[in-house]
Amino acid sequence: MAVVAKICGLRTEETVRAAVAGGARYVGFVAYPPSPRHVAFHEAEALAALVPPHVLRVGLFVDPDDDLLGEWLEGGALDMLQLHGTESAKRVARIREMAELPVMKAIRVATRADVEQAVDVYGAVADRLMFDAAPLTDNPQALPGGNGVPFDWRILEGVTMPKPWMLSGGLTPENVAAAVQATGARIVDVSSGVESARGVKSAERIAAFLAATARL
Ligand SMILES: O=C(O)c1ccccc1NCC(=O)[C@H](O)[C@H](O)COP(=O)(O)O
Repeated sequence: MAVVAKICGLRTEETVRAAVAGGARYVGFVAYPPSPRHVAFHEAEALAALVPPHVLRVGLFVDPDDDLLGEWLEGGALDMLQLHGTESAKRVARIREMAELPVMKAIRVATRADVEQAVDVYGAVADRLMFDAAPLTDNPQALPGGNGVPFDWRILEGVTMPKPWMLSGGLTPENVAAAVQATGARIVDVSSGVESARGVKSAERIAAFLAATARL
């Protein structure tokens, strides 16, 4: 089975087009105002309109309230939600019901126990899981995700996943092959690793990441 990719944190037409042209199967728009990758929902709608139906448009939220979700869901520009905060299993289930869209719960992991606990807690309520690195506590600039930091991929070894899952955290065109080999991931997610500066996506890096993924 081929390895497919999600390019997250897109903010410009040029980089959305690069992701689609390079073969991305998912594109992500960040609905989290403190992020340098944040887009307003009307900007996301305009970018989402450039995306063909075989590419899923993912809205990334961090502990969203119902008003924010309602605003983003109204236009029908999203195909999937990514919850990247501290949402409880109950909240994930509630959002899924309200949105009537598949929900992917992002889980920040540092140890094998984090992975197992997350699978227990979210395996039944989320449609997909995403494993990302826990933010470094000594970095004042750290966001809840999108920090370009990998975790020890060996902690995923041999875990039985109840749902489709994505590998994320610090992936780059240079390390994605090693990450896939270590984890067996079939879906990989990248943000920082395809940027020329924090929050600034590079069409060239996007193309390089997708080319590296296509070779796997
Ligand atoms: O990208 C952000 O700014 C962001 C803010 C708050 C929560 C999550 C965020 N991003 C998550 C992602 O972009 C990815 O899904 C993933 O975690 C990969 O990030 P990276 O390590 O930068 O490749």
